[in-house]
Amino acid sequence: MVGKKVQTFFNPVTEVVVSVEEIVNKKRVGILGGNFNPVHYTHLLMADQVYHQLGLDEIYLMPSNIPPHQTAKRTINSDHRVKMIELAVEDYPYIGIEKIELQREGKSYTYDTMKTLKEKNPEAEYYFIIGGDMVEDLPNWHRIDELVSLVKFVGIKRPNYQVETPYPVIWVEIPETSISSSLIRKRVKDGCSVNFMLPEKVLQYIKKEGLYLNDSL
Ligand SMILES: Nc1ncnc2c1ncn2[C@@H]1O[C@H](COP(=O)(O)OP(=O)(O)OP(=O)(O)O)[C@@H](O)[C@H]1O
Ligand SMILES: O=C(O)c1ccc[n+]([C@@H]2O[C@H](COP(=O)([O-])O)[C@@H](O)[C@H]2O)c1
Repeated sequence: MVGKKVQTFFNPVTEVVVSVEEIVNKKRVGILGGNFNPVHYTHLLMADQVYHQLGLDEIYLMPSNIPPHQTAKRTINSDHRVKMIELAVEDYPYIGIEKIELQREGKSYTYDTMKTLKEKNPEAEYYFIIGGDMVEDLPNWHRIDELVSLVKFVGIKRPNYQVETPYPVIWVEIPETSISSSLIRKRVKDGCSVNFMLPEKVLQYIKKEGLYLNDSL
């Protein structure tokens, strides 16, 4: 690099020379994966709090195509799910949307996704955010032993789920809630209020499009 002094360090154990620039340039990126059917306030709280509490450089919500291990879990068209996320974050420009899993066929295994993202952005350090139910489920994840070397997991406690896990998890505290997409879908279908569980703009979209009225999607 012309005109810029780059200081280097020599590590005698690994015999690797690392520049200060390389350390400083390491981007720390948070990803909250989910089906977002629909996105709700706890998703947004999770993304925002992890971004701020860990001082990350970037944060993304990443909608899945077909959720792994959930053949029974049907979902709605990804255009609706993406539109609802866009409405939810439009006033928060630091929260992005990562659509890589929607561009890939089949089940959205996190190992496949993170391997591709790491190849595209080798300088990035990824923080994959999961709720307590998913922390409990980690032993069942596809190629989990390889995945733990690709990402750092960030756990968010969820009522009624364990916090013990054999895998390394950074816990971030947020006010615990039992809000879930399935609760919202059920309440909309039953004609009950979901006010204050998700952004008003998302609720208006659900009403305008007539989502979740007929079955258990
Ligand atoms: N209330 C909550 N507390 C902690 N984590 C949550 C909460 N709701 C969702 N999550 C986490 O957010 C991520 C994305 O979840 P997802 O899109 O499947 O939402 P969900 O509310 O769990 O949906 P569903 O009810 O359809 O299973 C997952 O890691 C999930 O554990
Ligand atoms: O890769 C796996 O085996 C795997 C198993 C369960 C969940 N995940 C990911 O965890 C995130 C949350 O899952 P879900 O089912 O709560 O939407 C989402 O990004 C999923 O792709 C990944």
